[in-house]
Amino acid sequence: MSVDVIGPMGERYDEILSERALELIGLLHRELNPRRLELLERRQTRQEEIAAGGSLGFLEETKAVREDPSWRVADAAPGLVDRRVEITGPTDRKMTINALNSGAKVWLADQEDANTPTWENVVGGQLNLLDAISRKIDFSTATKSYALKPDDELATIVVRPRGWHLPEKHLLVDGERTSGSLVDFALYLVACGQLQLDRGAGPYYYLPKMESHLEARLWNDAFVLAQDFLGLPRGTIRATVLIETYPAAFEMEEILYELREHSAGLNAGRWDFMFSVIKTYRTRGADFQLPDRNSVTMTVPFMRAYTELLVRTCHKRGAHAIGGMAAFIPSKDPAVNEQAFAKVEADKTREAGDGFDGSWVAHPGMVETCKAVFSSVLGDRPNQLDVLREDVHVTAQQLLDVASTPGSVTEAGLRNNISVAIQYLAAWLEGTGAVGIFNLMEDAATAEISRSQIWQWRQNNVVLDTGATVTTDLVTKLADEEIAKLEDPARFATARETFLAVALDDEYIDFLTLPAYERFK
Ligand SMILES: CC(=O)SCCNC(=O)CCNC(=O)[C@H](O)C(C)(C)COP(=O)(O)OP(=O)(O)OC[C@H]1O[C@@H](n2cnc3c(N)ncnc32)[C@H](O)[C@@H]1OP(=O)(O)O
Ligand SMILES: O=CC(=O)O
Ligand SMILES: [Mg+2]
Repeated sequence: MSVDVIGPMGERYDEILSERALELIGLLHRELNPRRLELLERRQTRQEEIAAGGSLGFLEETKAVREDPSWRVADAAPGLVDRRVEITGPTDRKMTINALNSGAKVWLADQEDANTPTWENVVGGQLNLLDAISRKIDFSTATKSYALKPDDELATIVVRPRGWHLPEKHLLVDGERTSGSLVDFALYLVACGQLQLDRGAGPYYYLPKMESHLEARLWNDAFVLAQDFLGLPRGTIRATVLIETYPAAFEMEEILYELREHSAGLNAGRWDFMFSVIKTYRTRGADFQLPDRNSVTMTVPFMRAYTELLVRTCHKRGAHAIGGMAAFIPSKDPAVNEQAFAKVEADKTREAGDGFDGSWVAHPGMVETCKAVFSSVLGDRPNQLDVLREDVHVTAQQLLDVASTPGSVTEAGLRNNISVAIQYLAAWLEGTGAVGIFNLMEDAATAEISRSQIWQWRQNNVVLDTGATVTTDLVTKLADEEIAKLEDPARFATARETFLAVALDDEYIDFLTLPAYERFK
């Protein structure tokens, strides 16, 4: 019986991979990993039911939770009361400093969509967090030096561990691969939990890609076990759950309930949500087929139903509702730049008007835009939990209404999906989990949409605006043409191979990051 680090021990790794952290990982793995694996199996069973003609819907067995008016989530913890603008991004050293200094209220320190979970990123990212919280972080290039601003100007840190599906192969418990989620969670809690409490904040998390309230219960059990192990009072840990899978959209209230003493609200993770819609109903024909990715906006009926329900559900239970990511980033081209800011402003204006308490930006340059929009709606309130949205009544049918999404499937859209997926995979395999491509922020969630659309369009024999049918041959030919347009085409050989497998294999691969991860030692 042992806990073994089989990844290399870099400089100062012992500060993160401490005896206590490894002990906690051992405990969490032994107590919870069998259930994690069962819950992942359950995802498959539900998928098979849907493929056979079944449907998602609100659960009969949890009706009592939804109808019980008596429960609310915990009051917001220090640093999480006012969340009008949150910046997201990876935990490399420079971006850690830039994000904390950005003027945002919260920084989502990302070990999920914006991160490649190489061993160096997993442990190195934790070291950067530790140094930032200890106020011992600096960084310099030939031309610029980076240091943290005064404490009262820094964003509150909220760490997003990996999703339940991702393994960590450099850390074994009793010879078994561990869960990336539990590893990221435990390493941060042990290294930084008490330091955060001493600074008047706490160990806060964003929980990604869950598919059911039972998966939320598993997180809650991890929190309780870890708090007891470290002697922390229950409710010390706080977690905001991303509602970013199709099944979870039908279990929002139950997810809040499971985590209620640890809950810090819900976030509308629009990109993974769109990915999950495609993935969940991928074999169900035209009724569940989306048009070109860039034409699926937040105002199409099923997206609108999802965000309206999220605000209503949160505010009914006293929980923050946080908006999602508009993927536009600043550009050096003035016309593109102007458009990007206008689009972000419009997106945040809709969210603030709908009752969200704050929202996400991908880039420090967008912080002020989001902040200004929310501030104009919030006035002197720190949030708008008082906006109950009792006017919202979303039905399962509305959430499932993908068919009325306007738009078509075009060759330009197919080429865009191919190029984005290949360029993103190349960056990911090189250790960078978020990149700007064609003026948009791209990360694991947006790349999943691109490759899953191609998979679905080929399965459905979709005919493009040009009259051509989406086939393996066409996608392969266009992939080669798109790679030829890029600087240094040879750089994309491994990404091309990985892309063709995840986009075209008859068997749909659940996450593109799973085969990609296996390419690392
Ligand atoms: C679907 C979802 O889950 S969304 C959430 C997950 N995705 C993300 O978090 C993506 C976050 N964003 C990013 O990673 C970046 O903005 C990118 C990769 C898209 C673009 O980054 P860059 O190409 O470096 O942009 P750009 O050159 O304009 O950056 C200007 C400066 O801002 C910094 N910066 C840009 N984005 C961020 C960020 N999110 N956090 C901190 N610093 C940032 C850059 O490091 C750079 O710093 P410097 O001037 O000191 O060198
Ligand atoms: O994590 C956020 C998303 O949109 O996906
Ligand atoms: Mg996501």
